[in-house]
Amino acid sequence: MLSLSLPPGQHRGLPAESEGGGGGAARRAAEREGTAGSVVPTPVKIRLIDMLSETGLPVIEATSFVSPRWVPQMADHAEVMQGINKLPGVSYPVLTPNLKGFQAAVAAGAKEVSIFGAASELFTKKNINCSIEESLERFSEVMNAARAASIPVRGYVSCVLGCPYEGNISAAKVAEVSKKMYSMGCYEISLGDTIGIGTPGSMKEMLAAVMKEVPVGALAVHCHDTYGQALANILVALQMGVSVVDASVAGLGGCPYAQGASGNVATEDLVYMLNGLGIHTGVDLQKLMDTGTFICNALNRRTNSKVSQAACRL
Ligand SMILES: CC(C)(COP(=O)([O-])OP(=O)([O-])OC[C@H]1O[C@@H](n2cnc3c(N)ncnc32)[C@H](O)[C@@H]1OP(=O)([O-])[O-])[C@@H](O)C(=O)NCCC(=O)NCCSC(=O)C[C@@](C)(O)CC(=O)[O-]
Repeated sequence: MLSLSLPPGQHRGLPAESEGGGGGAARRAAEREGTAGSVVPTPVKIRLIDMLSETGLPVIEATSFVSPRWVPQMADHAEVMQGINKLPGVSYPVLTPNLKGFQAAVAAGAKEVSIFGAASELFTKKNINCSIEESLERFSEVMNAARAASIPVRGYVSCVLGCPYEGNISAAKVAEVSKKMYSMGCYEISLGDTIGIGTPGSMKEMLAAVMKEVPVGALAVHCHDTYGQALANILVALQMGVSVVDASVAGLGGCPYAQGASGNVATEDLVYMLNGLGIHTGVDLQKLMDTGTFICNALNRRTNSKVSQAACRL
């Protein structure tokens, strides 16, 4: 499966802006001040997800049932879930950090959820306000409730190639946390290079360790592109047998608890690379680029997709 990833509209599994978009000065100012895309109006989120649904992506991470005090940008989660046009054959999972989030997600119509842990103690504390052990206890409550409701659960492990607070993270620690989350019933573990600091070398070492504990068929990778290594890291993962890749249209995203981290690899760039490798994704690259143009214009920002930038110049 190809999955792509979006915070509101992040597409998971595998997964533009137009250089010609208006408002350049305002956009540059917003980007300089770090405010680009910080508050996305609900109708824009819904339109974005609906456009992504038409591209052929199999999975679109729609929103996040986290505390609105911690992440006000996601306070409209129920409206987003209820407003989107859910196409048959497309999954719309949502993030749920705890039982409260899970219950709210189910009430809003979610049919799949994701729990999100990390291989770093400090990141876990900053991100979800608990230790790794406490996070696993909270997740097991979600797993029990999900099992009773027949809802599949995906597990994220963040900071697999480095942490903004702790620096290096050992491959053994990533393998340990991944194994625990897989053993508690997650059907898939998405390994997140949250700050995009990994290289093909560190990706290979980390994956080799994790694959001793979790079958490769249950692994996904989630590569941010901060250091420009995302596609190279993904290629290594593919060569090692991983077949689910998270990505984000126009390379949007980041993490509120990992300052300076850029967005995920751009879905357009990933699809372009997979097309070049002869890997069938079923994703319409032109529709994807059009979606990137839409969201970048709506957010008044520049695309991070090299493919879309190149297409605009041709
Ligand atoms: C986990 C919490 C909620 C703990 O936050 P907390 O403050 O420790 O929670 P608490 O259990 O002590 O409860 C405090 C208050 O929050 C409420 N509350 C408690 N839970 C919820 C909930 N689910 N939804 C709404 N409200 C909630 C709860 O009801 C209570 O309300 P009060 O009684 O004071 O009125 C908080 O830290 C949080 O929301 N964190 C989310 C941060 C976040 O969204 N981070 C980005 C996610 S993406 C990611 O992590 C990385 C990833 C997946 O993209 C992969 C990668 O790149 O690595």
